[in-house]
Amino acid sequence: MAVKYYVILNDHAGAGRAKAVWPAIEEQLNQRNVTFELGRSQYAGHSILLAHQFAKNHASDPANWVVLAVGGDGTLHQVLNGLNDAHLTTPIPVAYLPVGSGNDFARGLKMANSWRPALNQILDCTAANWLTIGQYRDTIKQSSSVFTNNVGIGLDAAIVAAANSSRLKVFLNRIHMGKLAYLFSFINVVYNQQGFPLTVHVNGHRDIYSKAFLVTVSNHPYFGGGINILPPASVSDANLDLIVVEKPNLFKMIGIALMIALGRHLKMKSVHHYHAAKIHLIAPSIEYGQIDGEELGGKYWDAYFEITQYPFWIDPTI
Ligand SMILES: Nc1ncnc2c1ncn2[C@@H]1O[C@H](COP(=O)(O)OP(=O)(O)OP(=O)(O)O)[C@@H](O)[C@H]1O
Repeated sequence: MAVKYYVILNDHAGAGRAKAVWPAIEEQLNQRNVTFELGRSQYAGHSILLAHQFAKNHASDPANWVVLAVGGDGTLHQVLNGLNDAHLTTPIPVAYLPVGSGNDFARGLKMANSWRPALNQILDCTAANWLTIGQYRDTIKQSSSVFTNNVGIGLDAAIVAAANSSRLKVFLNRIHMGKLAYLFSFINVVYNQQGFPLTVHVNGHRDIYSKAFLVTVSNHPYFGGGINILPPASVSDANLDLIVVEKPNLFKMIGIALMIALGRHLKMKSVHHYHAAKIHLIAPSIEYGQIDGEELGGKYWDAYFEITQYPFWIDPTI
């Protein structure tokens, strides 16, 4: 029996690109006689509720449905968390059509980056594919969520926060140059971000850093719209990867940026890489956080990162 789709559309993803391409996506779905219902995200965070309610309402027939997130990594993050928090005995598979700005999960999964071939990888999929995702547990706030891409503390999170609050971003998005907002925020934040104390517990081993700068736990190599920050990470691997970069001076920072471009930064002295199924991080100062590009705000950190699995309705081999 053909599956039916509940489409959760974020018109705002990709600075409005999702809204612009939706009529063509809808036409394609109709041409292929796909049965679907549409839920439009009406406000920031609404996709979590839409997915959660849908899962609760279809707890008795989960096998007939796929929930399709149409947007960027943030939309997928929200949809996945809404579904996962419903705790169905048989979870409803999730699919993702990358029409956001960064689309890092599509890159990490090696699925098509443009929506037409990506839609075929979803519609021609014949069975759910259980993928490793990350689980983030905040012991201070007593909260937990899952992530497809990464959780960042420090530099990357401060860049996300600065770019989102920048008035310049609104203007640059309007003229379809939203990525420049991240570049300007990057330059600004890199100057202002201080090193902070961090304790890493991995595999019974403890490392203490007095001046951590960039701290990212990742499920695949990419962040920030295609930066290959953790080349060895993989969605098909039952582990997470952690990078800790110690606060560099300007000269070293340029060196690290060059080495990232060459994919050789993990060998540098001030760059530390961990590969494990369970990671515990403690940062006793208020630091910005981001999860799949969504802001977590500034807070103290005592968090566990583990792996879990969720069914995805995408076949990247098509
Ligand atoms: N109706 C809405 N009004 C304003 N913001 C919304 C609305 N619906 C969703 N959002 C917000 O849009 C944000 C961005 O979505 P998303 O991350 O999918 O796109 P993106 O940032 O362009 O892509 P990427 O994360 O891949 O770079 C999310 O944080 C989401 O909460």
